Amino acid sequence: MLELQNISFQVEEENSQKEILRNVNLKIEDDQFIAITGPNGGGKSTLARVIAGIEKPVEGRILFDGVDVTHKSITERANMGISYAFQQPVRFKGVTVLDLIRLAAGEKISTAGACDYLSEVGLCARDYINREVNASLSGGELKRIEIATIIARGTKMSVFDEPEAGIDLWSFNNLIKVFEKMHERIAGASILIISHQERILNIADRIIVIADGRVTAEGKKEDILPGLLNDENDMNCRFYKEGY
Ligand SMILES: Nc1ncnc2c1ncn2[C@@H]1O[C@H](COP(=O)(O)OP(=O)(O)OP(=O)(O)O)[C@@H](O)[C@H]1O
Repeated sequence: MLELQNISFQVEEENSQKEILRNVNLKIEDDQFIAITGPNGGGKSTLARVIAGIEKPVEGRILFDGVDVTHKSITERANMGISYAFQQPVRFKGVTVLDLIRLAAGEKISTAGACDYLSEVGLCARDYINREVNASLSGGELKRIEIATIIARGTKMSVFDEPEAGIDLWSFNNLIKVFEKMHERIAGASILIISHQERILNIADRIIVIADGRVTAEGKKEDILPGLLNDENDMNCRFYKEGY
């Protein structure tokens, strides 16, 4: 289980502090598929970066399976079982797709084994396996390769920041299946996806709404999603800001 206790995060801005996350309290139980949504700039990516250890909170504690990981590095958290897929994936010049998947899998998997992970995300493996993870790959290709590496890692917690960004419609349909399969495959593991897409929210067990740096709604998908969808006036202003 991942527990965030009173997490606050702020940055320096022209002689003042900008508060980006305020007193966020969350419990992510094992074996849960969680979608995090909310208006642009609400703090979702920052929250994901705080969980992964890329940003350190100014206040609060993060517990992973009861262990305080607040001061642990990205690598330590990754080794403990937290995987993170960036909103804009990182390129690795000189590293091939095969190298990256093998690194992620943490074992000497065969080329065929690595290809299976690429096929899962809809990439024709033989076209990609020996390519460098550099600027020659499109944003959507890179995104899918990153998802393949997270599947290969198979960790206790996987955090995806807008995995659908840059993915074409055909692949998006498959992406939904990829996440469903991933959820079924790793018993006890949790998936946390930041998304604005109804179809992704719809496959979640629970939805968390983040707006203005706070958790403004949280609960079972059945309880939260209708409120989000029915807010036809102005979802960002009324639903999110009133704290529902
Ligand atoms: N290092 C930083 N310095 C200044 N402002 C920052 C920094 N990091 C984040 N912010 C600001 O904090 C707010 C939250 O950003 P964040 O990327 O977490 O939002 P988000 O909910 O993921 O948005 P989106 O849906 O557009 O991806 C934004 O206003 C952003 O500009």
